[in-house]
Amino acid sequence: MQILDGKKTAKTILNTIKIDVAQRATTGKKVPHLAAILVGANGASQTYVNSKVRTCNEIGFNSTMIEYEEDISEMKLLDKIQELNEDLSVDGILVQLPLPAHISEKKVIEAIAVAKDVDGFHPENIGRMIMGEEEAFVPATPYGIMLLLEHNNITTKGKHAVVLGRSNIVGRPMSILLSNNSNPGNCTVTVCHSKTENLNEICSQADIIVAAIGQAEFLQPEMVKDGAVVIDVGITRIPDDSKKSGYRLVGDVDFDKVAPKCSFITPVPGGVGPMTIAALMKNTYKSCTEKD
Ligand SMILES: Nc1nc(=O)c2c([nH]1)NC[C@@H]1CN(c3ccc(C(=O)N[C@@H](CCC(=O)O)C(=O)O)cc3)C=[N+]21
Repeated sequence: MQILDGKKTAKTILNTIKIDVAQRATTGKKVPHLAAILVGANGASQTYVNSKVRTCNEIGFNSTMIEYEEDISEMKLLDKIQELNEDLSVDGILVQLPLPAHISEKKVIEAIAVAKDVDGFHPENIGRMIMGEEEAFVPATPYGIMLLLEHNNITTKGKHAVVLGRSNIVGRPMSILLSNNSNPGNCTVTVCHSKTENLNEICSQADIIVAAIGQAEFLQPEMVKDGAVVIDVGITRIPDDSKKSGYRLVGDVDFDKVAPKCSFITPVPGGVGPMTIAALMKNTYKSCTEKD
């Protein structure tokens, strides 16, 4: 069994970007600039957005962090997005989800300029991704998983991949990327969800399992074939007094029980999370360099 070290792979990718950005800076070219908007005080969202901004600083990107109170009006948020759309210095705009219930996520996502939608959530980017167009921004989490498979030389061609979850930001795009005629890709993909019958049986047939359902320790060893590759997208905070933070992080996979059966498995933390950030940085870099 081998651990797929997302932290290490992300570092390799980020380092390559960092070198390219330094090179751009010395030749007087524009460096990438990411604007991140955070609404409200959700602890996990704050951690993630801070981590994205910190990564920008580490690799030489410019970043702008915009924070709003929970009760900001939808109109004010949309006005800000419009301003960032028109700001030529900004390459990427990210609005951290989830948003408070009084704000329409659909309206917000569709307000972001397609060319700055580095999260890849805009319908036009999703359409382009499905059509396999290179200019599309691919959503950061599934893109990060593809990069993790690629950098660790995991064979996917002809394999049966089972994706657990059909969300617009992870499960659905993941299923499309894995089925693409590409490397990694060329999988036969099954998408499972809350209404799936015989889930254990389907999972047991998978060569690759991507668990993205948001239920702590959902995937159990009896659902996993010997030698399977298991990718854990879940990240749940479980209260834990023995930790300084007051919580521990648990994935959608019962790691200790499942890991012995796997050929490769991602840990939580240190697996998909850091790859998500690396993929976001790649998208932001791409948005910037496309304008050269
Ligand atoms: N517009 C938008 N874009 C996103 O990309 C987006 C989002 N909204 N909403 C929420 C999810 C979640 N997400 C994560 C990013 C990094 C880690 C990450 O770095 N995790 C660390 C641990 C961090 C911790 O200590 O909590 C790890 O797994 O090692 C996790 C989760 C991005 N998301």
